Amino acid sequence: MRIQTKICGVSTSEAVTASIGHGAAWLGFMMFAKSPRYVTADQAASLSAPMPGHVGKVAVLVDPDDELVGRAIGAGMKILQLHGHESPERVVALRRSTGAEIWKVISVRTAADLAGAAAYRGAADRILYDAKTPDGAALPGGMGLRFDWNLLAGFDHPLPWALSGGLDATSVAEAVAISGASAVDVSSGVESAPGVKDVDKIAAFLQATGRL
Ligand SMILES: O=C(O)c1ccccc1N[C@@H]1O[C@H](COP(=O)(O)O)[C@@H](O)[C@H]1O
Repeated sequence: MRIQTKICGVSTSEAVTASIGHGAAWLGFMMFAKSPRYVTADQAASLSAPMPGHVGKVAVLVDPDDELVGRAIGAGMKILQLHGHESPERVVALRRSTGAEIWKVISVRTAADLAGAAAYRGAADRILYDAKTPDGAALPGGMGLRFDWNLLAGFDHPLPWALSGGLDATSVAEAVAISGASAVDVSSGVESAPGVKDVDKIAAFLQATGRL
């Protein structure tokens, strides 16, 4: 079974086209203004408009207010990736009010962090495990940081899940083998500089997941 892959933080039509052409299952549009990958709702709408229906449109949001969620939905996003401190109650409310699929990010540094996932059973549609960024970091993700993939091996996952955090074309096979992931997400590992997607790296990453 092909590993499903999300290419996150796309902000050019070249990156969108390369990701789709090489088999991405989802594309992520960064709607967090502090991110170097930030796109406005209008940009997300125009970049995602030509996407075929089988490729999921994901808005990446960090503790969004209702107005921003409304702009993401208005831009055609079908999945909301919540990368902040959104509570299970907030996730339930957003799922109900938008009808969107919800991915809740669990930031992981130690085994104890995984326990937080269970609270989202029945609330979110998917858990995305990402590396916890350092205290005081400018971003809660997208910094190319890894966590110990062994923590996920044998874990009793409460929901379908995906792995992210510091993946790239050379590490993803080992990450999948150790963690057991069937879906992965990458952002900085397919860039030449923060926020600058590299179409050759996108191709290499998707070829690597395509071989698994
Ligand atoms: O990419 C960002 O700038 C970002 C900002 C705020 C929240 C999440 C962000 N990115 C997400 O982080 C993970 C891992 O990224 P990386 O591969 O380690 O660079 C991924 O899910 C991105 O969507």
